[in-house]
Amino acid sequence: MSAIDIHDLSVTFPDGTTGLADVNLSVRPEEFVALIGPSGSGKTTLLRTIAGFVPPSTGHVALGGEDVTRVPPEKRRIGMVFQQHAVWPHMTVAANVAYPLKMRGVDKRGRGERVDRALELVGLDGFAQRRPDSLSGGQRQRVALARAIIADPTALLLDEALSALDEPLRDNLRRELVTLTRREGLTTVHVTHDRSEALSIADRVVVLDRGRIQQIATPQDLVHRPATARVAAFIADAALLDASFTDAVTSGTLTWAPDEVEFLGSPTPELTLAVLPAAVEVLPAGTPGALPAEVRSVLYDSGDWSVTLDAMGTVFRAIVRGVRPEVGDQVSMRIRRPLAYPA
Ligand SMILES: Nc1ncnc2c1ncn2[C@@H]1O[C@H](COP(=O)(O)OP(=O)(O)OP(=O)(O)O)[C@@H](O)[C@H]1O
Repeated sequence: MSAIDIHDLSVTFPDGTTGLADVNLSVRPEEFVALIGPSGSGKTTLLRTIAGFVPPSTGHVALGGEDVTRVPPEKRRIGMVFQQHAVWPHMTVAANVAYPLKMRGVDKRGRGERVDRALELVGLDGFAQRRPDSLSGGQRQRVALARAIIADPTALLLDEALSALDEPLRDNLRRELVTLTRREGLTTVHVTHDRSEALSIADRVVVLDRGRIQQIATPQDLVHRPATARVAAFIADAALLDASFTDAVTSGTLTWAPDEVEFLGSPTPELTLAVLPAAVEVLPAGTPGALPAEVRSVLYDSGDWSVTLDAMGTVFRAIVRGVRPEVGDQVSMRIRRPLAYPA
């Protein structure tokens, strides 16, 4: 049985805007799923529909095997954390965290024990009597997290819950979140606009675009086998090229034998090639048989150089090891194993 089951879900807002279209998703118990996609792709709408704040136009939502499509949010047994402003300033930390239990009629003694444990889980033991305004932003998010998990939710829903925090605090909380959700066996859906966060944190990532699911995959599959050229561009900064396929695959002056191309989907005469940064080999200027290119930008990235190159009027991303390239450098580049999609 799935912890969350979403079946043929569509949301059309009263002004006619499509929020979601034909969404199907099953989240396994104890799974950590991240929702990503461009701005306006429907991430928050999907999360809010699971929570019950947005009524579906069509389709069903089930939590723990029970159809909750018509059940109001407060009866859905979900815990939710927002980006910020989610803790009540006039209550102590303990009162904030205990609130969901109070709503369920748990007595004071029972609440006290569970508040202590929830605060311990989020690393805030000793903070029970503090007021939120005496806490840092990171500590306030921990309070919100403790409150979201205290009543053993069927699903923990996180809406950009880490996005207001600065690094390195954000990285610490990200790690603690994974440890905590695993240890407590929580089913989690995490909305983020941060691709690397989604890929690093989740068991599976759901990519949304214009209200539709484009791909549901493990982070590894998503990076190495994106379902569409658009997903490759969004997730992995792939450059996209128009190409055609007869005996060989050709794009402008470039040619690859069929076995030098990774076909995702059936080979068609018209193709879109997605060139991942790892597929771009940067070589000295004038290398025979390679494409002339100019370095457009250089960023340091954990020991490597993340560069953009302009070749044939297309911008490619590449990873360069060793000596730092300079903006304006003339180089050559070769594309190894582009991903090919039906155009
Ligand atoms: N109440 C509403 N009325 C009309 N349209 C809405 C409403 N809420 C959201 N939308 C639209 O639905 C689409 C999906 O919005 P949503 O907020 O879910 O996107 P998102 O992926 O979370 O975006 P972002 O990353 O910018 O937060 C957008 O086109 C948005 O403008």
